[in-house]
Amino acid sequence: MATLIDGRALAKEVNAHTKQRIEKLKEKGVTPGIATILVGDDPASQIYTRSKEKKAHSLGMKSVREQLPASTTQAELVQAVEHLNSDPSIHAILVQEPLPNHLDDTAIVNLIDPLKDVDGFHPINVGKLYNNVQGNYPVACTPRGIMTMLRHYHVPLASQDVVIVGRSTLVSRPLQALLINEDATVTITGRRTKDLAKRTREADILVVAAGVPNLIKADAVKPGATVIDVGINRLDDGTIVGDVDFESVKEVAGMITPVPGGVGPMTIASLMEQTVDLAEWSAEING
Ligand SMILES: Nc1nc(=O)c2c([nH]1)NC[C@@H]1CN(c3ccc(C(=O)N[C@@H](CCC(=O)O)C(=O)O)cc3)C=[N+]21
Repeated sequence: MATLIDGRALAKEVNAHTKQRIEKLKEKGVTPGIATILVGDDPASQIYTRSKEKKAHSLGMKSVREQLPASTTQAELVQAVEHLNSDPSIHAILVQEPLPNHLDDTAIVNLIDPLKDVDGFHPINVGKLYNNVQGNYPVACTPRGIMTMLRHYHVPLASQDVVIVGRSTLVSRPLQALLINEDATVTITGRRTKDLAKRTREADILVVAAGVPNLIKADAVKPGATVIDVGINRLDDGTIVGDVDFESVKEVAGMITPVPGGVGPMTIASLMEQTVDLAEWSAEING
């Protein structure tokens, strides 16, 4: 039976530390501020945005939501981002994905001040991560949360074979960069990979971010491997499952993250951490 990687418990620890950092910043007269732009009324996005706001407030930071109608034009969204870019009380800007189809997502991400880019999606920050540039810059929060979990549970990275299932820009690619930078050997696979199970069985660390419920069964996992499940799939009966068949895989894996209670809470904790990072870095820049 695998060791459970408890994302909920670790997120609590991370958040407690973030709260202390916020208190210190407030003593210096800086209250970290995060703004979320939410376009339209997708129910999942509403729930997720609300839980982030609640967390931000409970840690003592400022959190504002810019709720825009689904009919918002590109020009109106541009204006909302520019307004937040120039607001000194806001250190972190997050445009909730996905945007309605009529809006140009890339143009909006490019417009966010890279110093306020709490998602780490701006091409300047993506490029720095890709090139392993040293120094302070934000990285995508889900990969950051996964790295925190791996470190906390003392999972070795250097010389380890990592297989990531899925090739998304939001999760898989930045995670690949973070792991390469730690000297892991990282293979990105996807639904068109020839004999996927052959690849995943070679993984010391298997990360699944494919968006397919229960895609990975026990026979696709090397005994003793660390399995990180990024999937969040809501089934017709309302239950939430990951991309990994938890019940069978937990019998062969060495460590495994549950869904819910794994990567999800660590994503939010990382978002809070990174908001405080951005506030600290801007305080350094501004003296
Ligand atoms: N600009 C942007 N940045 C994001 O980081 C971003 C985004 N857009 N759009 C949507 C996805 C999704 N995402 C989640 C984060 C935490 C949970 C989470 O905490 N889930 C809990 C509860 C799951 C539930 O009960 O619904 C869990 O896994 O235990 C879920 C989903 C961030 N995203």
